[in-house]
Amino acid sequence: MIQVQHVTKKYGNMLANNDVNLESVDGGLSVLLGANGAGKSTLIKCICGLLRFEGSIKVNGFDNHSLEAKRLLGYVPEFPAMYPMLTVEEHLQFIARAYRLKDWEPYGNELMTRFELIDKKSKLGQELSKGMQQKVSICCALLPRPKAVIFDEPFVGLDPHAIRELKLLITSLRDEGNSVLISTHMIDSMEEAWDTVYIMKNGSIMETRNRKDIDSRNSLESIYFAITEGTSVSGSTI
Ligand SMILES: Nc1ncnc2c1ncn2[C@@H]1O[C@H](COP(=O)(O)OP(=O)(O)OP(=O)(O)O)[C@@H](O)[C@H]1O
Repeated sequence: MIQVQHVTKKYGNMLANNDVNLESVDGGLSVLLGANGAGKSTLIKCICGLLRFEGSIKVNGFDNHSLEAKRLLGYVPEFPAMYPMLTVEEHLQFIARAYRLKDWEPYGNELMTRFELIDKKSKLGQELSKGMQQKVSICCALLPRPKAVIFDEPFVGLDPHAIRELKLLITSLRDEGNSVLISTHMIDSMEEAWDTVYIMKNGSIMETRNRKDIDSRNSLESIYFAITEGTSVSGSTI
């Protein structure tokens, strides 16, 4: 469970997040949508403890800066950051040591197999394509089996096989009772799986919708455009 309460973040005088409230519940898939510059990545970086902010953020009840919260939270950043001189496998080993994971190899191998990295496990970070780096970043984030996972534009640069695997993984993470929060511009990628959508504009949450309250004829895309641009939708309830 991720609870964001009254979060405000300024870059100098620029208000990037303005009194944001959001809850990503256990067993739920929350999608964060918004135009470029709406404040999504800033909010995600605040949740992950990478930026200072005003307000409160809790992960399973723990302050987001605490060790407990860091243990529970997984983060796939928008831009993967590799260690140039570590191999794919060594990236996973590094995470396993940092989190003091035991018997992590079978799950590590399963993740590398799913993302077609197993035959590339000896490649160095500096030798990886953008998509391969993204896959390593996903494997590293999931290896500690986090209870709450945040994905910032996770599908960008992935090949069709990896997109399918990631969608399946995201759904199973949610179905296993974890909290999943995704920021994406690829609205259709979340069409089948989303539970709650938060629409951001100018640093604020403009609207929140729960799938269970919505006319099932409406796609996530139609809901987004109805709210942000006032276009019509098929059902009356958006
Ligand atoms: N390091 C920074 N310094 C100053 N301003 C920043 C910084 N990072 C982001 N901003 C500004 O904060 C606002 C929100 O940016 P943010 O990256 O959070 O948006 P976003 O919704 O993630 O956009 P996108 O969809 O393009 O990734 C923008 O106006 C951006 O220019």
